[in-house]
Amino acid sequence: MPRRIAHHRLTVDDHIMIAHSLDDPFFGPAQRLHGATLHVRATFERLQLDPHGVVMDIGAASELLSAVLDPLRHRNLDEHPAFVGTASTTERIIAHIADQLAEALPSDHGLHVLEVAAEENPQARAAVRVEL
Ligand SMILES: Nc1nc2c(c(=O)[nH]1)N=C([C@H](O)[C@H](O)COP(=O)(O)OP(=O)(O)OP(=O)(O)O)CN2
Repeated sequence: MPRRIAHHRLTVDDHIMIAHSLDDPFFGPAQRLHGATLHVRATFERLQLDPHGVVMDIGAASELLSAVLDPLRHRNLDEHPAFVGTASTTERIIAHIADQLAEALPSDHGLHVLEVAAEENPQARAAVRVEL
């Protein structure tokens, strides 16, 4: 029988309210300062469940995501060091969140992929997948 490869995933959600302006004519009216609520979803993935039979403890995953989002909450991202001089698009915001999450994981995490997605409105979402 062929060996099946399983991808076990755990997803936790949170949201942030931010302000930003996208300083590029490409973005039309969004060049002006405006607010956004981003629904952020972090998915952790591994090929084999850990000895507890989980991808990751749900509470630990939620706390990790919340801690990474805290410095972004109610901030004007035009003034945030990670985005000064760049348009803080949803794609760049989730790449930043993914980087911060990857940095914050314990060294023995055993995960192989991390995905961060954000929904800015019900019709539009972006995602980034990072191999760990
Ligand atoms: N790929 C992306 N496109 C856009 C982003 C983004 O982060 N990634 N962000 C914006 C604005 O910040 C805002 O969310 C929407 O602005 P809006 O002017 O309403 O843009 P739309 O594309 O929805 O509508 P238009 O018809 O182009 O005005 C914009 N795009």
